[in-house]
Amino acid sequence: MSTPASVPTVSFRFAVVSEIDPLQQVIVHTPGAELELVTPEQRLTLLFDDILFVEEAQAEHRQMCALFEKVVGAEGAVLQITDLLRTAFASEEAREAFVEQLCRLQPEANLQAFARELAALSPDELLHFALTGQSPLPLNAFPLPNLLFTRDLAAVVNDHLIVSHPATAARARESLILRVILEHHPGFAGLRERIIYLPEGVTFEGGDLLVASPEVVLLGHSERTSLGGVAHVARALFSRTSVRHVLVVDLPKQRASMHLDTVFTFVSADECVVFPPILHQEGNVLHLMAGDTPEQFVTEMPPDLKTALERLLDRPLTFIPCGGDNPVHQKREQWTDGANFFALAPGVVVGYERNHYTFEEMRRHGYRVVTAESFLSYYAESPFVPGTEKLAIKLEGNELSRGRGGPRCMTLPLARQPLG
Ligand SMILES: NC(=O)NCCC[C@H](N)C(=O)O
Repeated sequence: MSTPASVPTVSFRFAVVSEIDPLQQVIVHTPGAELELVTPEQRLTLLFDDILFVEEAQAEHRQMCALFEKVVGAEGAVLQITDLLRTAFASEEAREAFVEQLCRLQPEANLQAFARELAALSPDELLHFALTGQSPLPLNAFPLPNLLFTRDLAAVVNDHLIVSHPATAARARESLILRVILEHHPGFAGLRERIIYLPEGVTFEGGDLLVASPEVVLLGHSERTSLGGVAHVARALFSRTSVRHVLVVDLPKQRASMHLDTVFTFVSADECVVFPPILHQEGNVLHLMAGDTPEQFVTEMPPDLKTALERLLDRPLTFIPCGGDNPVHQKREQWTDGANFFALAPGVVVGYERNHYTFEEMRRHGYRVVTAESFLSYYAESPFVPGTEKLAIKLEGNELSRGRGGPRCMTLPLARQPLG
């Protein structure tokens, strides 16, 4: 008797109740042709300070993905956005929805005139257009070099996902790509009730949200996330998830600290890496709690973030200074994302090698500092089991860091496994 042909079904989960729980599934994007299209004239509009050596950037990114695969130790842990979009675009409905929403999103680009032709492109051609702005049609759209910073496309909090509303035109299409994936990739079919969309007019980018615990979330009010964005995200979290406390950090509205995760990240249950000039400030935190109606908040003004977090988490925290004690090193290494660590498990973190004063500080706090290459070769034949020692892994190379985003910015975790 023959068995019916079965179609492999991949399904995903939204499960992030803390920034540091062991990683299970993460969305990334290894940069490709879109990064080759950044020109000196366009780079600032495209939010790039420099022209990157693309092959090097790709090699650095692949090494980072290899690290994730090794640490998670399971197939399908690292999801590439292009693979997800390719699967979604297999459906004609998805391609039409993408084109239709794109025309509405950026009316100034005059894509309406080619809407029918765009929707009639082959799935691969439309995929290429979505990333690079290039197609066989006589129209011009800009590329998406920032797609590699998948963090900013959304935020997963507990079992919900909030889709970002980017602050800049350069990144608007990225959230649309994610939206099409969420709405049309069969793997997300069971999760659509748990996707939160924000209203028009507010801005919010995923790098401004950090999940401290199932009840406590941090939000940056930043160059990229507006006050309206903060209010709507907080309201949605209070009404739809177990979150009860939102700590809003008021950041200087400047490129160097464009998102909260450029100045603050969790590295273990009781340690955070911080940029002292901003995080040691007093009076820049607002504590929001739900009010009697969805329109109301109860607010409180804690002295500073450390005090507020320690009270809410009910444990002492160590704030490790990015760049060490020297203010010049702090500024230089914050600029190259020294404070933007990504936790693969509690006390197992990855950062850019170039931030060596920060790594020195990690060493002083009991971390064994290793390069990604030596980590991967050490565990080539055996699985890595987190929990035996604190590890700070150095990502080698200097190209990715010139995009102004670090390892946390380059990852959108969908699921983490809470420790038992
Ligand atoms: N979460 C982050 O801080 N992401 C970094 C984004 C860098 C990108 N070049 C941007 O300006 O949006």
